[in-house]
Amino acid sequence: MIEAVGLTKRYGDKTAVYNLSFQVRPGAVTGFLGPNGSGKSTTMRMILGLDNPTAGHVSIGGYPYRKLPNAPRQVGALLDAKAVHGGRAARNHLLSLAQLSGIPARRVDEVLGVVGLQDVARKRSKGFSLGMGQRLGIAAALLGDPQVLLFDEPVNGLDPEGILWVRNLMKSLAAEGRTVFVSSHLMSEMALTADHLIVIGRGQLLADMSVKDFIAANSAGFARVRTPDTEPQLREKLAGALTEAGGHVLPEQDGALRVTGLPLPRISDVAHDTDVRLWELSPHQASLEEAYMRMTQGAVDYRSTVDQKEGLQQPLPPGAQPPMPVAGQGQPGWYAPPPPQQGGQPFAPPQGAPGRPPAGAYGAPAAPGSSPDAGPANPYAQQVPQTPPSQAPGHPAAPQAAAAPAPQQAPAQPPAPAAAPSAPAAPTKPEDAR
Ligand SMILES: Nc1ncnc2c1ncn2[C@@H]1O[C@H](COP(=O)(O)OP(=O)(O)OP(=O)(O)O)[C@@H](O)[C@H]1O
Repeated sequence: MIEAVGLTKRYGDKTAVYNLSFQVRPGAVTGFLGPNGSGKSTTMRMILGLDNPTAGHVSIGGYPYRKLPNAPRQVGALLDAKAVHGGRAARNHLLSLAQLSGIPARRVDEVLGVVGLQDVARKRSKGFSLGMGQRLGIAAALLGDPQVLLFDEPVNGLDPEGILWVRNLMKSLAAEGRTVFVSSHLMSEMALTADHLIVIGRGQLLADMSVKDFIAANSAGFARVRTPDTEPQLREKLAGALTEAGGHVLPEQDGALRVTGLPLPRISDVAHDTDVRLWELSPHQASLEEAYMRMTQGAVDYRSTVDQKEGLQQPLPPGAQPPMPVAGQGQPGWYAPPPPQQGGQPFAPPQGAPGRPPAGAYGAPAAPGSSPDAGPANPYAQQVPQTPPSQAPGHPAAPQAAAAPAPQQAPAQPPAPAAAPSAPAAPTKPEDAR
């Protein structure tokens, strides 16, 4: 298990990671998500003892990495696939790593088979494609047959077949009881690969929960309702009736209605009572990508001037930063609602319209010094004027004060296996590699 407690890293004025606490448990693939520059690689480097925390600590199996006995046999990592000596053949690269760690040469050939590089094993890695380099980096991580594996963007540059292979590899490593911690920006892939998510934004913990809970907590299900295109008045009639029945109705671009706050049978009954025929009535659940976007919007540092999400977010004054999202509550200012069980207002209208809570009302970082014992002052705390979450109308107090240790929102994960696999066998069969 990997455990971080109050992990903080500063580079001069720049706070890359702030007061991060989480656990990565064995037997599951844990996805590590966050926008560009949010501190994922810095966190991974601290886990691997390549960077010293400014405050807090992180351990693997109870030891800091540098104190782990025979660390390369216990922990494998892919941080930067390009960090290889390009003049060396792939096999020689792995052989030199194996020799440094007392790993037998036959294991090199095993892992070359696992990653599907056996045919190019004697070729110099400087001629490798991006995807081949990734495979070589994964082979190096697997070399010591470790119980704990960290992968920073392992599918970067892989073709669809390679992405599928990595997905199956991660899952099989976790199924063997290993701890698998993997960062990625590919949400659709994470939705298929990860069991659990740790999400950070600007170095701070935003969420620590299962993929299912993350989507449920950061999105709301909705119904799509379509009336006959030929009779627009029916659509207006139904929209009015659904609103009257307590639903929240928004037009979709294709002319359908997006309805929240009413179960499907009720929508059907309302349509029947109003004498409106339906062409469509279907349930929808947001994707991990939508949930992630909603959760992390305020923590995005680098944004195109031509933002595709225009229209989904409240306009901000020129130069203003969006407020930081809050664990379990998502991003203030997005029109997508917090889940109803959190008192969210489904599809609240833009700010200024009646019923819209003020920006920041869903929560924002706590004021600096709110917990004098909890480590260094939060460098992000003053970015946004805010209403304390506990005073926000309709919203429960945020479970996480930014200056306090992060909450464990995680439901139970599969227990650690009773014993580590004894034989240093390849984690997957070579034929699985291709
Ligand atoms: N050695 C360093 N010196 C100064 N600043 C650094 C250093 N390493 C990282 N940073 C800064 O710390 C912040 C976090 O960087 P990090 O690489 O950890 O983010 P990331 O989440 O991995 O980003 P990406 O998704 O783009 O890979 C960034 O603002 C980065 O510029």
